[in-house]
Amino acid sequence: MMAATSMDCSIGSQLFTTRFGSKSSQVRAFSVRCSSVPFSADGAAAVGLVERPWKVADARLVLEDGSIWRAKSFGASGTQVGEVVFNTSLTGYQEILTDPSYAGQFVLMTNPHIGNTGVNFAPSDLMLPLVDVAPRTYDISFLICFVCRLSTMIFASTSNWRCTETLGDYLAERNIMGIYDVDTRAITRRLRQDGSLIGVLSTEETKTDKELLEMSRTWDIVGVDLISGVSCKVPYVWVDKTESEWEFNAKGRGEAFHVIAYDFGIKHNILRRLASYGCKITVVPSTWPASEILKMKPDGVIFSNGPGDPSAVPYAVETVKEIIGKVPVFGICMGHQLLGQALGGTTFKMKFGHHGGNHPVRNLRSGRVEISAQNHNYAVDPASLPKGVQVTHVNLNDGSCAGLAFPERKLMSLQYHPEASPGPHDSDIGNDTLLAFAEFVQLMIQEKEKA
Ligand SMILES: NC(=O)CC[C@H](N)C(=O)O
Repeated sequence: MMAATSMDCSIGSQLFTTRFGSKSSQVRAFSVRCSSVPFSADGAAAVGLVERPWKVADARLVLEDGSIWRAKSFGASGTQVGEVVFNTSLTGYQEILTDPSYAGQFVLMTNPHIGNTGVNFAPSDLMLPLVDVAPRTYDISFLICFVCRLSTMIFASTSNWRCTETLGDYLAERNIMGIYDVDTRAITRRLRQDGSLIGVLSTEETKTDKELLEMSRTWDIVGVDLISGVSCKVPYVWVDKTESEWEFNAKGRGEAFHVIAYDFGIKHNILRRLASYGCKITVVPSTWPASEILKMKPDGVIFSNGPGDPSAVPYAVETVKEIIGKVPVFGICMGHQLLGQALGGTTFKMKFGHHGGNHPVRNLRSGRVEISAQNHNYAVDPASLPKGVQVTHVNLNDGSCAGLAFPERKLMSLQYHPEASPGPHDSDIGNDTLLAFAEFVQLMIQEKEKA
């Protein structure tokens, strides 16, 4: 047992004592972090002094521009290809990992400390609860990869009483590759300069750099239907609400509306927020026919977030076209892009997209700025939209379209995530203005009053 002498240890001990009240367990649990055994620059323990408590393997990330980044691997091993995008969120790596909109992508976290709080299995913290109400099967394209800079804590020690598993174990069990000890700042600069790049990540020494480069140059994410790999296969009813700490907005609740949610890779907090606003929800697969939906006479329809290129799913655009104008609809992220296309507009691929927890968005109707959570690579071109469609929100970083409304056709949409909680809840708290879910409920109230 190591002596707990450093400042780090004493802070750790206090936290640990609060939870377990045992001095001996606090010392044991922190023995790895408190070790005074010297570590060399690459994180390897000095020979002969201590046995490394985790295993690492060398990995290579080969980008389509020909650059090769050497790193250490954690999580799963093997070879994967995907689009590399950077995410600037400081917190929420677990939510990011379980967001189906990242299918086909490698997420590079710009925050160097990832894994500190481990992974927690409380279903309320996951976008996708582990025990789902309906079976979801993900195909290979859901296997994203995690790229981070300093992740020593992912292996041995985490600081969170809710932690049930380390990030490394979590990834390994789900066959998700992760790498660390790589200059994420340099890769991010490259992506900012050149735009998102396809990358191949490999722990297989038998594969040559040339082979990996060839793989990255022959694979593409544009034009690929990634939704069919993450959508549910059968309809199901959703009842769970968000927990009490979310109930900060009393507006728009009280009446039960039946909402049908198209699952293009839906994040469960969208469903929870809707349930908290008093909606009864039926979730349907992405290919569910619009005619069946209209027969069910819902009060409203949600088109969810989802991975990939909106132009690769013309069947979804057709479905949206058949539904709009008939019932109130709300599109979120991919749903917003599909609505844009269904109205006759076009979408385009952005240079490196928006992936983070602090994107400022101006609500043009109220003038209010929201700090929002975002995750998208595509955007609607507002100039391509027909007359009558209003751009309601603008991303203040680059002026791109962040929200639409077309009152005549009972339609609203947001390019970002009002259901997310990266810290601020700006997109869901309205004060005097009805926002997001409350606005959608208001659309359904107006429609009911007309009938
Ligand atoms: N979060 C989402 O729905 C992502 C939308 C779309 N796949 C994009 O990357 O733009």
